[in-house]
Amino acid sequence: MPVRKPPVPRLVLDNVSCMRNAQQILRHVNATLHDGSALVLSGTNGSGKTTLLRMLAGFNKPTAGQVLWNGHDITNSGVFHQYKLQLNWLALKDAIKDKFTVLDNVLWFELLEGKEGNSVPALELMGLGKLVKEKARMLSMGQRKRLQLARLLAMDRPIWLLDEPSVALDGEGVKLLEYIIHGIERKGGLSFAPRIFLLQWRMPWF
Ligand SMILES: Nc1ncnc2c1ncn2[C@@H]1O[C@H](COP(=O)(O)OP(=O)(O)OP(=O)(O)O)[C@@H](O)[C@H]1O
Repeated sequence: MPVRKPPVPRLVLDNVSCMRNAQQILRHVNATLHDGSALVLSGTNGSGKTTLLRMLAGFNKPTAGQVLWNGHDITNSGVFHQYKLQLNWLALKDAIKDKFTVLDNVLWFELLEGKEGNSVPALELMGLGKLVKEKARMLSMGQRKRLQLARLLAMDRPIWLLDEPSVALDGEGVKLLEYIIHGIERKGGLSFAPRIFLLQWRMPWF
């Protein structure tokens, strides 16, 4: 009888350590993530949550251990070239173009991704449907965060790295984020394959 091999985990943190300025920030971190899973990073200020996310985004290299994507070390330049195209990165700095409309701030990224048709449903899902023609500079902090999330939904890349995604969101915004992470949001024609989420989360986890 043929034996079916278990699937290779999409992402593996293999004994990862990180030093910054001679200070040990991360020590022997291990995690295995398959499609459809979420890893929530919580901890005290300065404990290394952002450092870990930045490492997964390729901004810092581990000083020991490795991050494997489909079994390949992401610090290998050929691998990184492909890996970075898998990332939906949400940072505290929002990279929103104030002079563009709300819609164009999402549409441009969707088009660059070679996709179409997701921008308006993503903005509607995030409660910004009535603001699509407004300039982004008109948006409040929470609305800017919603715009960032709409952009990620429209780009629909498989690995989501979210640094403090709940900051500035109201209760309803947090609920939407929870639905997205749980993969149960199917409103407005948006649906996507199981994704991996790694996120820094301050509030008690849902
Ligand atoms: N660019 C840097 N150079 C040197 N040390 C840094 C740098 N960035 C962060 N650190 C240090 O790394 C440690 C971890 O920082 P990090 O930002 O990862 O923490 P965090 O868990 O995300 O904190 P917070 O909850 O406050 O956001 C801190 O001690 C910080 O001083």
